[in-house]
Amino acid sequence: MERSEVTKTTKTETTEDLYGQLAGGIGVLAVAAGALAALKNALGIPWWATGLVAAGALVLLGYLAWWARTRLRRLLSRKEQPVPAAGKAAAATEDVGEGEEGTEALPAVHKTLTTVLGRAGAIGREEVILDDEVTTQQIDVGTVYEFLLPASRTAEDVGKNLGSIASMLGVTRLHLKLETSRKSERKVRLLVLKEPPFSEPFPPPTRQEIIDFAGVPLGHDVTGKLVGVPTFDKASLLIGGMTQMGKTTLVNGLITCLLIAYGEFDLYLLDGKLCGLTQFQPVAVRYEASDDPAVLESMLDQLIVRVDKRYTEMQEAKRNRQPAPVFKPVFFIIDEAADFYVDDGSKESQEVVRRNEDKSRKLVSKSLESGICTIMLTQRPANDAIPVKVRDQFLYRMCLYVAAKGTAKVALGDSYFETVAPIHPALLDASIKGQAVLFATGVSTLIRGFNFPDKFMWDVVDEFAANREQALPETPLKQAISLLRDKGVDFMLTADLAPALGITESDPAEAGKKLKDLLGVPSAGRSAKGRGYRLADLMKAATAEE
Ligand SMILES: Nc1ncnc2c1ncn2[C@@H]1O[C@H](COP(=O)(O)OP(=O)(O)OP(=O)(O)O)[C@@H](O)[C@H]1O
Repeated sequence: MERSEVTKTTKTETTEDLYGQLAGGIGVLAVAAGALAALKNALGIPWWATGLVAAGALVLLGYLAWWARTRLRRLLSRKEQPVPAAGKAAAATEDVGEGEEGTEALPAVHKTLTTVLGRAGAIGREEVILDDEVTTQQIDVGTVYEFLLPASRTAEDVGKNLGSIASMLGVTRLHLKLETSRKSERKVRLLVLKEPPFSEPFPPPTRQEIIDFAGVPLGHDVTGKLVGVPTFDKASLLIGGMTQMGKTTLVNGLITCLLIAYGEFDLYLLDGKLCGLTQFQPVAVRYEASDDPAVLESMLDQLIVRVDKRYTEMQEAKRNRQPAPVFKPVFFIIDEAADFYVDDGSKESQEVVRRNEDKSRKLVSKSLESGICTIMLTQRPANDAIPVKVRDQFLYRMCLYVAAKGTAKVALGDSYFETVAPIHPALLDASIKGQAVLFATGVSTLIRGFNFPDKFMWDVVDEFAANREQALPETPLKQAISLLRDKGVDFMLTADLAPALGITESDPAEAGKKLKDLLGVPSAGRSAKGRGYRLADLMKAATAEE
């Protein structure tokens, strides 16, 4: 057909349309006028009131029709879109709105995600997740959805509604793992587990896996991947959780990983549980098994001296326009820390506890710049267990199972539950030990700490001690250590050690003085047989930085 003919036909149709609608309009006006007159007569009211009554009735009718239509639509759409059960979710990807004959093709919609997110409130009811913006992957433990949210939504909308999303998928909040993107607010990665997390144990990592990990691994995530923190430089860690949940085991795993892959560092251990950290005594610069607040104070004093010294060095470097000094990392680990902030009622004990609060705050806050990291564990994450001014300083937080939200807040921070995708530690299965919520760099991750076999840890400790000894500079101190080691003893009399190190002095007092000057370490005191040196003291003197 020619173009002019088409235009002519369209014009004629339009004119006919106009006449038709005009006639219809006149008809409607005539009927309306008649109806109004009838209404006026029937009610016996003036014209203006008749008009108002008629208008009101029409508006009401219109509203009722709209309400009925909306309800019916929702009902129908619910029937059409059954929510898949967990594990079957991936199979439910279907194309909706595929181009029908004669209509424009609409982009396909991902039915599962659209329904679940829409009903959970993470996206609006009129919004959709487009099928070609979703990738679905089946992995051993479940299904991973990677998708783009509608432009008006962010990953936070998903994070805030994870409980409802889990419920729509027929699983629990702990079955879900949300990952957000640093590049786009709309990009989301959601893992839906088939089974509750950690239903099957993961084997502890090998040395190589620990070495290859970028940072310090703390446990496995729900997929069996190693998870941890990028570094402990300028960071301290607070670990809370009820008794027998696996805190000490987790920290044993952490120390083992540090010994394998963190390089040289000094370890100070305060074992409030008395036997929780004992296996690491051979590699500790100082190890104390005690729950006496005075012992914490003495360790704090020792470390604060190191902090102050390091600050002075940093100031010196700045003043002289030299590069910042690099310090050997120091880890101060306190198991059952809450006990050290409890006094026995006496005035003296109250004073010690008060000083401990001040000194701990100072250490944790100031030590970050100087490379001294504090790790505190507590089975009593009650509000008053670890003083607020101390616990506010921790950058990394971890919480194993606790029964209440309040205690979780103590361990994870007061504003923890306002963060994106928080995980409530009370939801953890208390019978699966070692599970913890790790909150680091603003992200919550559900992990399970490593439970290394004892033999593995002993070997790591021995290896670390041997390597450290080998790396010592060739000094009389190292010679003395080797002598004690070769003889397999942990104490040697001055009378035996002095001649072995070339001191020929016959007067014992003079020989003792010369030996002390040579080693730079005072003797350990008098034993039943006489004065002498302990291997532990010699090692401490040889390895401590200051
Ligand atoms: N990741 C894990 N896998 C398997 N078992 C674990 C794990 N973590 C801890 N356990 C077991 O759980 C029990 C309690 O562990 P642990 O002593 O570390 O807990 P805790 O929280 O330090 O206890 P408490 O506060 O009473 O000192 C131990 O028998 C330990 O072997």
